[in-house]
Amino acid sequence: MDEFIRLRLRAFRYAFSGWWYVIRTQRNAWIHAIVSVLTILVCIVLRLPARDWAVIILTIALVWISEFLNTALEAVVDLAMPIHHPLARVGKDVGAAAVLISAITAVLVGIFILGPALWVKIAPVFMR
Ligand SMILES: Nc1ncnc2c1ncn2[C@@H]1O[C@H](COP(=O)(O)OP(=O)(O)OP(=O)(O)O)[C@@H](O)[C@H]1O
Repeated sequence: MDEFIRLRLRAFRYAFSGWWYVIRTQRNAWIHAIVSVLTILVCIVLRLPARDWAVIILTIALVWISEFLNTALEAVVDLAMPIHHPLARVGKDVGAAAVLISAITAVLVGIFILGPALWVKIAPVFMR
């Protein structure tokens, strides 16, 4: 049992070290981190219902996961093909496209879920 817990803790350490690598090396990750924290703060202020929270959390996770996979892909491509190669370009461009799609999705989810709730809070200020 001790061995099981030790191995699980080690797996967590590896995962957090991967997360830290992404934060240290990817400029996008800083934008994801700031937007994730701001979005969660806005959700708290707006007292969103549980289902909206679930969608927002899934969307934040989608953006982080695509950034993680893209960074992993970039590392593997650089390892396998340090010189320029058309297939290396395809691998990196497709990974970048996954990050772009997840970011566009996150903006749309933000508009659809946070937009109306924010408007209800902000509209009275303009109606005065
Ligand atoms: N080995 C390679 N062979 C061919 N094209 C490559 C190669 N490495 C990079 N590229 C091209 O250059 C682009 C940028 O690659 P790079 O490794 O600099 O990623 P990046 O855009 O800096 O990623 P990030 O900013 O997220 O770290 C790729 O999307 C790809 O089109």
